[in-house]
Amino acid sequence: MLVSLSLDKSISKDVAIMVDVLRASATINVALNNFNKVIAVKDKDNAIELAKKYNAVLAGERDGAPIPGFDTGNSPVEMQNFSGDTLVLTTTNGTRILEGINATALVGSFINAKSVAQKASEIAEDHIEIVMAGVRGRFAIEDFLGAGEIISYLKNYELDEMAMAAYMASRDEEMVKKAIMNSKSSLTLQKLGFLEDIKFSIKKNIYDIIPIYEKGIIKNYTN
Ligand SMILES: O=C(O)[C@H](CS(=O)(=O)O)OP(=O)(O)O
Ligand SMILES: [Mg+2]
Repeated sequence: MLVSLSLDKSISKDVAIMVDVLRASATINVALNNFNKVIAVKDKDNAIELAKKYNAVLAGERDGAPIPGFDTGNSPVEMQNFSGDTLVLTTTNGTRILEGINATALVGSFINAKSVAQKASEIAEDHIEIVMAGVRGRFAIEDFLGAGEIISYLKNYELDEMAMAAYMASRDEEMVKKAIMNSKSSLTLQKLGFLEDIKFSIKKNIYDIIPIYEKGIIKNYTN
């Protein structure tokens, strides 16, 4: 089994795990705890239309700030206050990356690293790709380190060099925390008042939810 690491664009036709540590992966995990499904949308106007059509809660952000007129932004902490049948979610990076995945697409982060890695191991034939969301196509260290945490549960497989690097970089907990707290994404979010989201998003294995994305809909994986 090959484990590879990509940025923004997915190449796998087998299993891909989208990693967007700050904050879409965490928000999606929390949402699937409170909603039956999440409709992930790249486009803001499309999100508004779908929320009306499905009488859904409408959540989204651009560059970290909640979209005016939406019910809520992309805060995993605030998402705990919402529940229902369907959530429509549009974010700057994570929901966009999912649309570009042609493999079986799972969503992972620190908060569900062990569960998502185990499920990927179960269902993949020969290739598990971890796709870092990054920020608008640029490398984001939090997604690299979150990928490394997931890879730590896949380390007995054949790791490509990027995957090996992420695994190695993610081993020192104090360094990981410091690097993420001082990352560009984190400093932006802290300025917007979302420090609690960052602390929440880097907690390890607090969820055993396995979000699976198929044709725009994210649900909790059931066998
Ligand atoms: O909402 C977030 O935390 C980020 C905002 S930014 O574009 O990285 O500044 O979006 P996400 O899609 O969760 O990476
Ligand atoms: Mg992000």
